[in-house]
Amino acid sequence: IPIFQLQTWELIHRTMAWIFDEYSKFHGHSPAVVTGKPIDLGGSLGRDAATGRGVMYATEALLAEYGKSISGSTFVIQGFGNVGSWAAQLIHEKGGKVIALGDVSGTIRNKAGIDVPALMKHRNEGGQLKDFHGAEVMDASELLVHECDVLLPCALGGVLNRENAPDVKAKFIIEAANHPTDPEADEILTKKGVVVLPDIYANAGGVIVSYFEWVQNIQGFMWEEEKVNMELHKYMNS
Ligand SMILES: NC(=O)C1=CN([C@@H]2O[C@H](COP(=O)(O)OP(=O)(O)OC[C@H]3O[C@@H](n4cnc5c(N)ncnc54)[C@H](O)[C@@H]3O)[C@@H](O)[C@H]2O)C=CC1
Ligand SMILES: O=C(O)CCC(=O)C(=O)O
Repeated sequence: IPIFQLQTWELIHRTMAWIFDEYSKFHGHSPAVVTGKPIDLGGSLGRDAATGRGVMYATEALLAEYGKSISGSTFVIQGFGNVGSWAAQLIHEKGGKVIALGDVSGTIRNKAGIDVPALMKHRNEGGQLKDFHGAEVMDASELLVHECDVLLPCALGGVLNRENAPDVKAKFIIEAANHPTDPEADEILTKKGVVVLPDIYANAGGVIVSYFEWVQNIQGFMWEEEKVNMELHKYMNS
């Protein structure tokens, strides 16, 4: 099944709309043949936030298993694109403290907690992370080994490897990116007692809401965003 990775939603929506349109020319109106469509062509409400929201639900459920919560925990996030920025916002809304964050435009930290909505505004106005006033700039190589309760790699695969795994200080790693932990790092982290939540579950929110998009297309009925989020919560917790 073809799917875009590491692209803007604008490009994803445009391409999915084109595939839907081309297919429909030959087979009649067929919105269910492709997901990730723009809302007015049969896309699902809540899809843009879905992966980050699923990451937040997965984090919440994992911490609860250990008698902890998002609101009492500190977070370090690599990547501030679709997955990372939604995960950061939703974790911030739940009272979690995002103390360090990085993307290709910079790596920043604030022990008191980064004001994520202010950082979103800065980013949406075209600002680079390194120029954000509410945090200090740090070395990118220190991000994944920064002190924190929960580490969320939300960028590339293979970023945790045998070089940096011995220095990881997080107690929990949520694999929000696809395969961010390589097999050698997995072994090292397990020996250290770090709990690694696998990507196949942790970042499944996107593919789950893509499934909901298909279901809505088949039903010929559009769900409210609250229903999408509620169903996602149910799937992530079942
Ligand atoms: N968007 C989705 O629905 C899903 C995405 N994923 C995975 O999550 C990860 C992120 O995807 P998106 O957020 O959609 O991509 P995106 O393109 O929106 O964001 C990627 C982010 O990673 C940052 N980044 C890239 N290289 C970096 C580096 N060397 N160091 C630090 N930051 C770096 C970019 O600056 C950007 O902030 C990928 O591994 C993707 O395969 C997995 C499931 C669903
Ligand atoms: O929306 C989808 O179907 C795929 C989500 C995605 O990008 C992934 O699971 O890596």
